[in-house]
Amino acid sequence: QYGYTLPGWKKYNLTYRIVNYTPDMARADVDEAIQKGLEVWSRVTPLIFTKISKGIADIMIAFRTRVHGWCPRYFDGPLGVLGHAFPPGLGLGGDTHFDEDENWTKDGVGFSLFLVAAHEFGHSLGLSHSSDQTALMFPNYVSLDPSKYPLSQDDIKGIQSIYG
Ligand SMILES: O=C1CC=C(NS(=O)(=O)c2ccc(-c3ccccc3)cc2)CC1=O
Ligand SMILES: [Ca+2]
Ligand SMILES: [Zn+2]
Repeated sequence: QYGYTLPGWKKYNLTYRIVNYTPDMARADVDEAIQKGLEVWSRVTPLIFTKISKGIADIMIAFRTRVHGWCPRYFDGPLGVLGHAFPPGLGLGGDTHFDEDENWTKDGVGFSLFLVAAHEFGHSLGLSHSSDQTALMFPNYVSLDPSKYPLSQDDIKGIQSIYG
């Protein structure tokens, strides 16, 4: 029996590690934005995220600029692309990088780290872009109020089709 393997993680308990911190925000605010960005997805799936502070995590999170390390994708300076994430898998799989040339913020001027993180983690979990204007996975940044930012039905349908 082949068993159709969806492009998702084969396990529900995933680890994540914040490798470095942006100077734009307090460390506690970065931790919170990342944790809330993951909660957006764990609320609607059986996924459990565990933060580790050393070693290799499933989802390695880092702030990088331009060409960085062995990452096959690069950043473009201020504005433009804000972040990128790799679909589930070993090594780079699941890893999420944020463009340090952006101004990251919790609730002020600049880009909401929580919002961009929630979007990128959608990719880390196997989602692609949505054409639904209200979806978190919509390709264009929308600076809606992050606290009331619900997942659209499209996002929920997508993530539950992988981890339902
Ligand atoms: O794979 C890609 C390629 C390009 C991207 N562009 S981005 O980094 O400027 C970006 C665009 C939209 C969002 C976003 C969309 C909806 C809600 C919140 C953020 C986040 C990042 C984001 C991305 O994940
Ligand atoms: Ca950029
Ligand atoms: Zn990268």
